[in-house]
Amino acid sequence: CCLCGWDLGDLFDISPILSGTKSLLEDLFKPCSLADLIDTNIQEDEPILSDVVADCVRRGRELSRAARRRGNELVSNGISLEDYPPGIMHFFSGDLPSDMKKASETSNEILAATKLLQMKYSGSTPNTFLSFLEHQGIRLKDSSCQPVRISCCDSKYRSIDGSCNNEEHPEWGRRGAPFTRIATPRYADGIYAMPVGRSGRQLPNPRVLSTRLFSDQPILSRELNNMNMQWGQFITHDLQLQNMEVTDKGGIQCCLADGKDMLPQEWQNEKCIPICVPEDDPFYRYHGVKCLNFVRSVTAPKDDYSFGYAEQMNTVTSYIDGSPIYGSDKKLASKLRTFVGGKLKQESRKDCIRGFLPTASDKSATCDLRNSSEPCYLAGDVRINQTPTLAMLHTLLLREHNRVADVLSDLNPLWSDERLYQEARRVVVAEIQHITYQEWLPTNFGEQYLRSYRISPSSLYTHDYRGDVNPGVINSFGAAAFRYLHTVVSDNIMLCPSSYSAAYLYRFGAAAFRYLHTVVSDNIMLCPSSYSAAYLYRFGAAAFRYLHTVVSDNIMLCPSSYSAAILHTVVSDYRGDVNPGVINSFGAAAFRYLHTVVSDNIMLCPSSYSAAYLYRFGAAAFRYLHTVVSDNIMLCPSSYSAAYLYRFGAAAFRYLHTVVSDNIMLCPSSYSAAYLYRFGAAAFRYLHTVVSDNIMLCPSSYSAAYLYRLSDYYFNPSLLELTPDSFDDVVRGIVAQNAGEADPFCSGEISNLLFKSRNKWGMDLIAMDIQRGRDHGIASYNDYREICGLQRARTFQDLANEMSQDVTNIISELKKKNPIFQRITALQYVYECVDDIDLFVGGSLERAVHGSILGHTFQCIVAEQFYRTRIGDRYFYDNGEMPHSFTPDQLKEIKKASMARLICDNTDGVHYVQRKAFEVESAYNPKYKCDDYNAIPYVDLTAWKKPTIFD
Ligand code: HEM
Ligand SMILES: [Ca+2]
Repeated sequence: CCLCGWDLGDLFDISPILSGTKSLLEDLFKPCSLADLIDTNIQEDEPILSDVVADCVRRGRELSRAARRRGNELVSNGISLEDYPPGIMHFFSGDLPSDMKKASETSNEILAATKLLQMKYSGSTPNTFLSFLEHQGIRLKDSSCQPVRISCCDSKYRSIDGSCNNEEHPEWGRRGAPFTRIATPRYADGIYAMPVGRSGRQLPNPRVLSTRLFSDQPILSRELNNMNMQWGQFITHDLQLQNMEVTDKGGIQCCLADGKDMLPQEWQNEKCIPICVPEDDPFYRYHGVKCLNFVRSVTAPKDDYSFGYAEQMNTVTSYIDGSPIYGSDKKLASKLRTFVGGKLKQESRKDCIRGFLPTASDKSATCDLRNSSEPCYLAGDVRINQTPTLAMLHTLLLREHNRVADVLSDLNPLWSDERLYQEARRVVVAEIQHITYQEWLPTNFGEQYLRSYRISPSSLYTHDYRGDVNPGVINSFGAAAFRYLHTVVSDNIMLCPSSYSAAYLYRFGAAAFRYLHTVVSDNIMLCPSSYSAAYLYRFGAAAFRYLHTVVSDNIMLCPSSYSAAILHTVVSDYRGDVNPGVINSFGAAAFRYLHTVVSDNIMLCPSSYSAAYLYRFGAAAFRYLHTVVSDNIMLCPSSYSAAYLYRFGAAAFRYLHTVVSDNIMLCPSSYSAAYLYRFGAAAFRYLHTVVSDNIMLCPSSYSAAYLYRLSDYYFNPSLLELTPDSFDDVVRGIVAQNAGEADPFCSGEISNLLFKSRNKWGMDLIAMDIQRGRDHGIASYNDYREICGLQRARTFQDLANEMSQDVTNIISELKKKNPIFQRITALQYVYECVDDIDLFVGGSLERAVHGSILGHTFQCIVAEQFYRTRIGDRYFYDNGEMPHSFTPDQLKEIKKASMARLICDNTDGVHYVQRKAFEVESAYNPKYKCDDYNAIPYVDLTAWKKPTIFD
């Protein structure tokens, strides 16, 4: 690893603040040793005496308090995150309120005491010790720490902090609850130590796993858009938040400030688990970075304060209850309210009709702004400002709350502020649950699978609430399975002005065939490799006309000594001296080329053409692309003025240069002659760039879409307020933009540049996901295979069913070139033993099951979670026959809610949206006008009108 034997003397040179405190250092910064505290060992058959337990508790507390003091001192002495922006921003996810801080301290004390007891109880394996503990039921009994007791009063409305949802177990699902588990953790010592491999050696380096197995080659999803990604992240934030340990003085620093190395062990906080970066790292080596800051998650005591392994704390409510909008604790919830008309605080902006989120009280503590006039928002969740699109979705839901509160207040003018707030909240939470279960889950995981998990949408009421199901978030869901969707995050945020028509950004791969769509409004020139004639096709309005046009409009003839193309307009220039007889080679050779087109694809272009569909697009698609690749690509929007290519990486400009200097077909707007330059040696170089990046095609009706790099906007939501139209532009952009495919490729924006701020490098979210899984002691991929009904793999080859080396899909070409696709081989290369494979890694490499974006194992965990989230929520929106249930009329209305309607009702200038707003626009999913209430139904709230105030 990268820790290279520092001695304290070296560090004094680096950190002048510390050099003055040398004498203090040697003592203070020496981590407390557990072994020092052990005086006697207990034999296995000896009963554990209560005074032994009491002694462990006392010493455990001392140990844990000493560690805390030491952590504070380290920060006070200059080992802080001040010069380390990516690390600081990771801590923007929040300081803990005092009650949760207290619980976390208690948890640390119990863990230390458990560890001490384990050490006294010599000779046991971690597993036997755990079952022994369970048997003995040892718990912390202390006057200062009473096990959680919550008193509840029955209410029609869910509590803010999630308590009292379950009548038998009012603490279930509340903020601050421990995560739940479906597999025994794999802590190395059974309690809290970071896991190791079967052999006892370290597990593979998370950064190496990230670069080897999750490379930066985002491939676009064919159907799913970025709103789909964004809703997923929002639901994540509703379900869970795991905070990192902090000191009383601020975040914890584990690396030298510039990331050039790790801090030596004696200067590291006990909670440090930094990620080492190897010398030959494909990205960080250019920045001399060898260490990424990373800190363990806060743990929670079990509800009865029993001894045992570490369980992490969920610091928000586990229910889907709109907690990111309303807050998970009463203090924040109040801060967000106006206490007038049931509304939440919002701010108005010049030239905007609808409101924006309120401003954060301390902008610099939660945002990374270029100047203090940029916006930084406050909401019910601390992660609100993480990306502009997350803040956009928060804003839509804030507006929805206030819109609903206004309508309810008009219907029931006598209702109090409290009643309006609670009723509007109840409606909005129901809409969120409905959109999640009715729209989002089926879109992503397939209706059939949801049915088998009994979480598919029902026609009206459901009656399957189960008080014995703990709705708490399953640790492996949040620390592994659901994080797989980090791979769908795009490089760019796309803003589409209202005049926007369609700009197509193509990556060669899944979306490549859509290239043909734009061709319909322009031209395509096909040059077979035995190039003797080039065909320039003008597309008409429909498939067959397409072929007719070929005959009746233009044929471009390019002699082999091609220097300029001659365009014959067949129809207009009648010439009596030209023999119209069919040229033999035309019929016998050239024109037959079109047979390939006919037999592979049929392209249907509706008269109101916005997107064309190629049927039977399988292997043929790629073949088609081969012709493109091996010949020419002709880009010729007729009124081409400017294309904006952002986030192209270095290649972007190269691309533009190449277009300008190497190969371009110039088509004047009164298109009469096309000049096509054949590519020389440069052609292939040019095409390489295309293959690995994007092509943006601008049809003639094109009005520019603007792409902004995600890494320029972490914790900076200013993109929503650049102009009065920006918010709507972001909404139009997010539904128009294809998301990344859920696959083991991910954007460098998150795997190299996460939270980069003004630096040249950032963090690696994928490496963090892997390290977080280990921090939480998530059981191995192999354990989860068994839990999810697959056979435990004994050898790497046993993985072949789920991770076939040869998935036949559009990326097959890439696969040949790219060893990443040799998934099992790659796993075998990095992991010593098949049992060592991390859940996040193994699950991510599985082939998606039919109808879902997830492989078998992740699908099993995710479906289990959404089952529990619904079945274990007494207030779930369509639960029938409960005192708080909606009336049938109300529920019928709630069930009309949709993502599309949410957009229509809460934006100033978005007047069209596709009905399935988690999927890109297409002929199957065309845009409708927002006031077309048949197409995009409206939730009519008159069913909430009450005859009297007492009702
Ligand atoms: C631009 C988009 C996103 C960014 C920048 C982002 C970033 C992050 C970060 C920094 C963490 C904390 C990592 C750690 O300390 O362990 C995290 C956690 C997580 N992310 Fe994302 N994420 C994004 C999108 C998503 C999406 C689309 C999903 C799923 C649909 C998702 C699911 C999760 C989950 C389940 C966690 C664990 C949450 C917790 O318990 O705190 N994320 N993400
Ligand atoms: Ca929640």
